[in-house]
Amino acid sequence: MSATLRMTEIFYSIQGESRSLGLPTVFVRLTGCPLRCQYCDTAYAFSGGELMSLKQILLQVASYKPRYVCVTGGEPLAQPNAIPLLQALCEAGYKVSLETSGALDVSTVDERVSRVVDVKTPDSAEVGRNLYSNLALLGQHDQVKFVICSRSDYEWARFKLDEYALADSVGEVLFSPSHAQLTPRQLAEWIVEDNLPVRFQMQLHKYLWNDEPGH
Ligand SMILES: C[S@@+](CC[C@H](N)C(=O)[O-])C[C@H]1O[C@@H](n2cnc3c(N)ncnc32)[C@H](O)[C@@H]1O
Ligand SMILES: Nc1nc2[nH]cc(C(=O)O)c2c(=O)[nH]1
Ligand code: SF4
Ligand SMILES: [Mg+2]
Repeated sequence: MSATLRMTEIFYSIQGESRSLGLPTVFVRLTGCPLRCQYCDTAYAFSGGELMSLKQILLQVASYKPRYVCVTGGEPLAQPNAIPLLQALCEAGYKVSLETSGALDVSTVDERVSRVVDVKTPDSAEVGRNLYSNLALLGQHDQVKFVICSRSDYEWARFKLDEYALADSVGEVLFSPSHAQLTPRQLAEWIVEDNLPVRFQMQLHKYLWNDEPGH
């Protein structure tokens, strides 16, 4: 239990994204990210933070008595000790999800974790970082997300959906508008028009708490 991680925050809130949307969830936000998506709403997690031991993190998570825990960042997999952290959270009996950019290998993540892999679109400015080999590793317990900034991003995501047969190979394909860049309504209309086999989602916490940190 001597592993340490650089942590930005741990807080209890309502899951605002993914398949477990709406469920009370503890968020464990790791510091640092090698990407710079132009829309990133969590730039405050790029640096700073404080070192915490795995034991301290587990104690703080347990204090909320949660059923769900979401490990996010920054880019959580940029810290090697994210792997033992995810395993320990599963051992403790929580339902665990991981928000990851998909730029780092997800193969060593505990199989009980629902991996939410964000495929970076051209207008994120980080499309070159996608590790497409991750997609073949995902199954029905996992999720793929596209954060869409524009019509051309939408068309690109629609193509990737087809190219990797994602609707069949993963549990959930999420299409989400980039907040304040594409209206939720516009994206919803495109999805219906094309009868896409995806789940539309918008970041619920932005509507509940605006962009206040700690939610
Ligand atoms: C802050 S990231 C942390 C995890 C990981 N670095 C990643 O990008 O998946 C969590 C999720 O928030 C999404 N996100 C960040 N800024 C956003 C925005 N302005 N609008 C919509 N989604 C956003 C990211 O695309 C990602 O799916
Ligand atoms: N409420 C809430 N739900 C979230 N789901 C994923 C988040 C993230 O930052 O990865 C997030 C977040 O920051 N807040
Ligand atoms: S990978 Fe995630 S944390 Fe990093 S810049 Fe992109 S959205 Fe932000
Ligand atoms: Mg967030």
